[in-house]
Amino acid sequence: MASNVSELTTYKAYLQGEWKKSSSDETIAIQSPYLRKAIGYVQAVTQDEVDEAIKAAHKAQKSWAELSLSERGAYLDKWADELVNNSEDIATAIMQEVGKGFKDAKKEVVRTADLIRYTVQEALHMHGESLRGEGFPGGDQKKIGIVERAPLGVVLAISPFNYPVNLAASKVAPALMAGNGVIFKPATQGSISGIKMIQALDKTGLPKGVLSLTTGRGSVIGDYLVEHKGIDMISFTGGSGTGRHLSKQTAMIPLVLELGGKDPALVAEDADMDVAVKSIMNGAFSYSGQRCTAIKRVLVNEKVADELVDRLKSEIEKLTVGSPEEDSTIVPLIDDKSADFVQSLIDDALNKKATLVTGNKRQDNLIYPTLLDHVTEDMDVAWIEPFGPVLPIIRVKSDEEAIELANRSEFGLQASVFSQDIDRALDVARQVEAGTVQINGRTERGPDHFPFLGVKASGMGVQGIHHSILSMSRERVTVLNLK
Ligand SMILES: NC(=O)C1=CN([C@@H]2O[C@H](COP(=O)(O)OP(=O)(O)OC[C@H]3O[C@@H](n4cnc5c(N)ncnc54)[C@H](OP(=O)(O)O)[C@@H]3O)[C@@H](O)[C@H]2O)C=CC1
Ligand SMILES: O=C(O)[C@H](O)COP(=O)(O)O
Repeated sequence: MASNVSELTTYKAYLQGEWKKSSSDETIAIQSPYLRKAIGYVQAVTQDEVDEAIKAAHKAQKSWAELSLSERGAYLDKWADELVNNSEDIATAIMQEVGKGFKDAKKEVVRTADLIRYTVQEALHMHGESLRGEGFPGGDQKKIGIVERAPLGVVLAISPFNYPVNLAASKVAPALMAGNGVIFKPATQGSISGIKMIQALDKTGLPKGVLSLTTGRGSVIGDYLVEHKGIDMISFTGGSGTGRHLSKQTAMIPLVLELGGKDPALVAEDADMDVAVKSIMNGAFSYSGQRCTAIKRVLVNEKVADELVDRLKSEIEKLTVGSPEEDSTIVPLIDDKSADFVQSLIDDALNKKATLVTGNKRQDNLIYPTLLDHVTEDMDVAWIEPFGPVLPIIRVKSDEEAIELANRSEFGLQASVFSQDIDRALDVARQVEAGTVQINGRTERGPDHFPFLGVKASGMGVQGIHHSILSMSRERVTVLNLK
């Protein structure tokens, strides 16, 4: 914690529609992963301020929910416009704060505006239903059920560092369209981008109190927020450890968790190698592998393993490594601790006799892309999510062995299956335990209107625009009993 800092911007928290300094008089320094210095400070919001924000959100939510969908949508459409108008500035914040390449950071902002606009349209086009009592034995025509959707109250949105704008808006937008108040807790490393995103929302004239942004360490205000009686639903994206902790802290409120992954690429001997190589490269190494949906292990049939490894090696050695300001694919990891962790997985595998094909070079938190072959089940890198640019190759003899290894993981976010025989690919895909299986393509969340979910330790509940609106609202059933 730091205080009385003058040179860098100290960002205020957005509480009850006002930009305020916290009464804690404490700020948190945000370190840039590649500039390796502080780039700004955010408020360490207190528990009393959290109480006030939640109280105000409940009050404001009532009149917010009384606005028509189109009226709510008009605020969100303006928000999307503001994001696009300020995309250079917001993308610069994302780049500096989480070390994402500038072009990708800008794409994140534009994707977010598209997501918000689609969320408005989706909400406008969602319909309730009516049911006739006579449809059930003993029922009659005079009983008519009207099923509408009602907001839940106040939604707590907690986002991770790696998509500080997009993964935050993918919670905030559906929550608002469903008529809820929102408390938004950004990842600490990601707070400045989150603040800039909310500055854009504030410019739309959003009614005061509907949304508050509470910056502060998850370890300090996280549990307090999660256990707060005023929170009616939590949408969380982050690590599986944090998600598991949250699920123990909450009681009797809906919870959507999007967590970590160890997405496998299953490569059959009849795969189109051009497609497999391109998809694996893109899936494993973009943003240095800091994507929940990154390909994090390759299960390749031994008949084509040498060819795949040679081709991956040559592509990896062409990857640009360096600064996000130059749009390098491989950029410094979010912090030194994360780089130490990735290094420990590489070291463990090499100590246990994995073959180093390329990589294993490091400068501070910049880990060069690393390909490990002949990875075996006793190595941590076969099972643990690195969130960094290291790719283990596990050679298998059959589809059955690949499926067995894929499913033995505690995770089940996504998987990719590569085969030119569509019947075979579909058969394998259906046996893999994952929220989504991509056939002949890289693992990825988008397009954002597709359902997005993880099974096992990768999550609970479903995101994706339509499902997020559903998860942030409930059925309201009114029954007409006619004379
Ligand atoms: N399935 C998916 O959709 C995605 C999953 N992820 C996963 O997220 C991880 C990386 O993101 P990362 O930000 O490091 O994840 P973390 O789990 O460390 O943090 C996620 C969020 O939770 C907050 N938090 C931490 N402790 C608590 C607590 N006790 N109560 C409430 N909130 C808390 C963090 O705040 P603070 O920063 O202040 O600690 C942050 O806002 C990876 O495992 C990745 O796979 C990432 C993106 C998408
Ligand atoms: O945070 C993540 O990693 C995302 O949810 C994955 O999004 P992407 O597949 O669009 O990168």
